[in-house]
Amino acid sequence: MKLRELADILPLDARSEGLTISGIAADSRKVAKGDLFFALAGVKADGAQFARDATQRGAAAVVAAAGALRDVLDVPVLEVDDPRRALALAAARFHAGQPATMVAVTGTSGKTSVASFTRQIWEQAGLKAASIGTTGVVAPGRDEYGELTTPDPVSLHKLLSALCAEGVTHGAMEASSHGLSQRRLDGVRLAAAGFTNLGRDHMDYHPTVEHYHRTKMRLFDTLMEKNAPAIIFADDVWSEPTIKAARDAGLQVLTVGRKGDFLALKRVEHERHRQRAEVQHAGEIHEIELPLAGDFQIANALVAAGMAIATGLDASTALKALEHLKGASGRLELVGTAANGAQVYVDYAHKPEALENVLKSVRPFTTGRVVVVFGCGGDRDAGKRPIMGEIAGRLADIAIVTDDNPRSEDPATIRAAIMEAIPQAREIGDRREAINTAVGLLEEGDTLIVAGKGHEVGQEIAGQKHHFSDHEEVRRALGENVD
Ligand SMILES: CC(=O)N[C@H]1[C@@H](OP(=O)(O)OP(=O)(O)OC[C@H]2O[C@@H](n3ccc(=O)[nH]c3=O)[C@H](O)[C@@H]2O)O[C@H](CO)[C@@H](O)[C@@H]1O[C@H](C)C(=O)N[C@@H](C)C(=O)N[C@H](CCC(=O)O)C(=O)O
Ligand SMILES: Nc1ncnc2c1ncn2[C@@H]1O[C@H](COP(=O)(O)OP(=O)(O)OP(=O)(O)O)[C@@H](O)[C@H]1O
Ligand SMILES: N[C@H](CCC[C@H](N)C(=O)O)C(=O)O
Ligand SMILES: [Mg+2]
Repeated sequence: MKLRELADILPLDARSEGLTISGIAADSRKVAKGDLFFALAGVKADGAQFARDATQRGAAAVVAAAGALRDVLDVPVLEVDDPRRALALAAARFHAGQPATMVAVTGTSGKTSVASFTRQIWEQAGLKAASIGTTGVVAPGRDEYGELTTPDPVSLHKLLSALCAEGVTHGAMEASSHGLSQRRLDGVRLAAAGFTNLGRDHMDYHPTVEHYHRTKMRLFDTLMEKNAPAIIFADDVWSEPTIKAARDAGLQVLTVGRKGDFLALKRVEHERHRQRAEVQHAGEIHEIELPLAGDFQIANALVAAGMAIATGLDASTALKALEHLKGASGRLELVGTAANGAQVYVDYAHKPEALENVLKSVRPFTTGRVVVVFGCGGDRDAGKRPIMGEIAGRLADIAIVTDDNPRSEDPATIRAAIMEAIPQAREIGDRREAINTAVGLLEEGDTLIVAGKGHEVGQEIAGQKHHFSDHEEVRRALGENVD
């Protein structure tokens, strides 16, 4: 590609204008000959330090913030105000093509579920659809594990371009606050955006919850075209400020939920494994049988259906498709049943509101005790530890505090911070033993929630990842043959 084709993104001069670039890179270690290297200031390192390394590997030019580079380079240096945004826009241009209809969902909890549900709704309607998020990429012929909730812009646009070439016309992706803050999805053309809820998360990255919310609102005020639809869950404490932000951004606000107008939830009856709901759209009532447990899944299903309808799918088709939804892996997923009938779920709740929701969700159909096994991740927001302890103490009858990716931290210190708020809990650091013990305690009518890891297949201890799956451990504890 001629650098000239990026003239609206980069400040080119006579020398740089004529250059041809063979790729886009933000990691010097991945630079190939002829690449355009973007030097980004990061959390751990400053990409400017690697500009020389990049040119030695053959970078044709370097993009950096004004004054960021110390080294004098023998390739053109292009200075921009926002190198991350420039990277995202350039990656989108270089790796051209994306599914024609792309939507993105943000919120503290429910993004993975909503992205998956939206894809499933489209699939039900016979469309070629993809979802991109925490659990990876799912599309016709693809089910790939991913590292990040929102991939870095170069990987993202390579992927979108490939999906487009494979004939995928519809795509739903998760917009994490890191992704929005780091402009990872700035180059994606979005037809609609969704919001689920906001709670405490990533307080190691955002100074305040308000800052966290503002970061998420970039999705509405920077990434969407005016008048594009914003599908907002109406029943959350952060719904009002979110609706206001979307209105201020000139978007078409479509609310869903009990207080929603676009898809109004009129009635819900919860059963153990499914729920019946009445949803009103454009004056018409639709009866839905959602084959999933958990009140929160109704919220996720409505945001997903709202995004599908707002981007052109007929409402009856979208709402009917909800009857066939499969939950995303490890999201209040029934993994086994003990001989006495007690049920065991694996869930990804690793933040306060999610834990609160999941424990409340199972209470109505638990005639015995609610038992929870959980921990908190190391090298992540330490403030949530006692909060999650308090929630488990209030909402579960028995809690076992265990390890969940201690990473570089001392696991005992993490557990102690949780136990401070729930001294009555049992402390069993080894997660396998914790799950085993919990399963052994189960009596008729009990429900066990193994929270925090969901789909994950690793336990990171002292910086080393060991294979670990809550699904496998639950099955093993229930006496199934796992190996
Ligand atoms: C804290 C964080 O978000 N970091 C992400 C960020 O890294 P960074 O830009 O800060 O990188 P850095 O290590 O400080 O380096 C700065 C720059 O120097 C470059 N570099 C570095 C070394 C070198 O030798 N040469 C070189 O060029 C790096 O490529 C980078 O461009 O940008 C990278 C590329 O996009 C990400 O891979 C990286 O994710 C790290 C691995 C991560 O763990 N991120 C998590 C916290 C995250 O993003 N999570 C969210 C939300 C999860 C959820 O709740 O759902 C997600 O979207 O997954
Ligand atoms: N709408 C919701 N409201 C509250 N809690 C929810 C909601 N949806 C999901 N949860 C809880 O959050 C957990 C994670 O759900 P999901 O993976 O869909 O969210 P996410 O936003 O993608 O999370 P992450 O940012 O960790 O990837 C679930 O296992 C469940 O405990
Ligand atoms: N994307 C999140 C996932 C956390 C999952 C939980 N199991 C933990 O390790 O804290 C993070 O990396 O912070
Ligand atoms: Mg997710």
